[in-house]
Amino acid sequence: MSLASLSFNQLRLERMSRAFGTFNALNEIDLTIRKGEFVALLGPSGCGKSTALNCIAGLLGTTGGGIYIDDKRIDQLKPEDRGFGMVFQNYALFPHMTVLQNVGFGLKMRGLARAEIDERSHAALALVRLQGQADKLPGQLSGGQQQRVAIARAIVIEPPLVLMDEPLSNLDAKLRLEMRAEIRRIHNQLGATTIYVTHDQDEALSLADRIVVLRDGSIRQVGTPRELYESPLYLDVAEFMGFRNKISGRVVQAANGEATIEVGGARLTGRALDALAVGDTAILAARGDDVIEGVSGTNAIEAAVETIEYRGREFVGTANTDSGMQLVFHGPRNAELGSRVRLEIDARRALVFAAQP
Ligand SMILES: Nc1ncnc2c1ncn2[C@@H]1O[C@H](COP(=O)(O)OP(=O)(O)OP(=O)(O)O)[C@@H](O)[C@H]1O
Repeated sequence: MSLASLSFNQLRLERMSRAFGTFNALNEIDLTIRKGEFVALLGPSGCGKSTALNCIAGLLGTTGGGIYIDDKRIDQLKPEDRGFGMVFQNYALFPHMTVLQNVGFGLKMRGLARAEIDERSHAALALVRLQGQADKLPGQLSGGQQQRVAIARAIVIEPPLVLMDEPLSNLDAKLRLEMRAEIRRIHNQLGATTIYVTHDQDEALSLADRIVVLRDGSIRQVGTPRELYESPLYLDVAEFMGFRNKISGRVVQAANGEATIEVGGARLTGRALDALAVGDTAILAARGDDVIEGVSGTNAIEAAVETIEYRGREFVGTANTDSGMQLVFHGPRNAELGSRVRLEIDARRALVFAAQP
């Protein structure tokens, strides 16, 4: 039986696990995805994103836990019986079939009449804005157009769930941005439910309603893009979300959700994300654009400029503190290489974590 035409309220992963021999690629993943949501699975290479997606698709068996659509358990069903739409990094189009035939392939397999196949395939091509390309072969299309065909092919079956595995990684930077917007538009227009695997935090932030950060096969944090951008709960999630500066020091004050560390005579304050006490070793993390040169701030540390680049509106550079930490900073001027600068850190945006023992 195909689920393709069934509407549903939620997809539930209950302690979903996958081992390869003795290696646990996925450890008891618990996650509920509501109908209509756009969820990104985000994490560094090898964290288990594709394994999770393939288990949901049915291309890979689970070795523990269950997958449910509402109350129906689906992890024993074959991929075709789950009826999910899939889009991969390598478009996987049939080279000898026209665009229209590629898009209609899934419907043909389902035994639909020719007229309906053509009508639905044309409608899907219109949705991805490829009306004029129906009779071409994939080889006659650009990478971005081929990826649109792959998306049309995935959505033409009206799947309850669309699964995408790094669909934009083969495209150049400009096309990636364009297709990113297209993918969100198509998701909205269809009222689809989408699970999207990526290692690119910008892509996850701009596309998703919720981001699931994975690490070593486990869920590290789940939140809205804003929650993850502003308040990553762990240092490794923060690093992954762009907090490139890490300053290690000793806590000299901790109260009211803030902590101040001392490092080489400088005192730096940020939001405390762990329980910290005076005397603890802690790490203050900040994004490059929250470390500013050329202002007379108090929450500041001195460093020697190592590199500086012109970026149009501002300059971005790196500088080394006396204790040997390299910081990325932004500033309004072309600071001289080797010169000493004061870098002010935005205390409302910096985060302080306990140092791992
Ligand atoms: N068939 C397999 N046999 C053994 N180990 C595997 C197999 N498939 C994946 N793994 C391992 O499981 C872990 C997770 O792999 P997975 O492909 O899910 O990672 P990922 O987060 O998608 O990474 P990437 O972004 O590099 O694709 C990795 O350590 C990988 O080496």
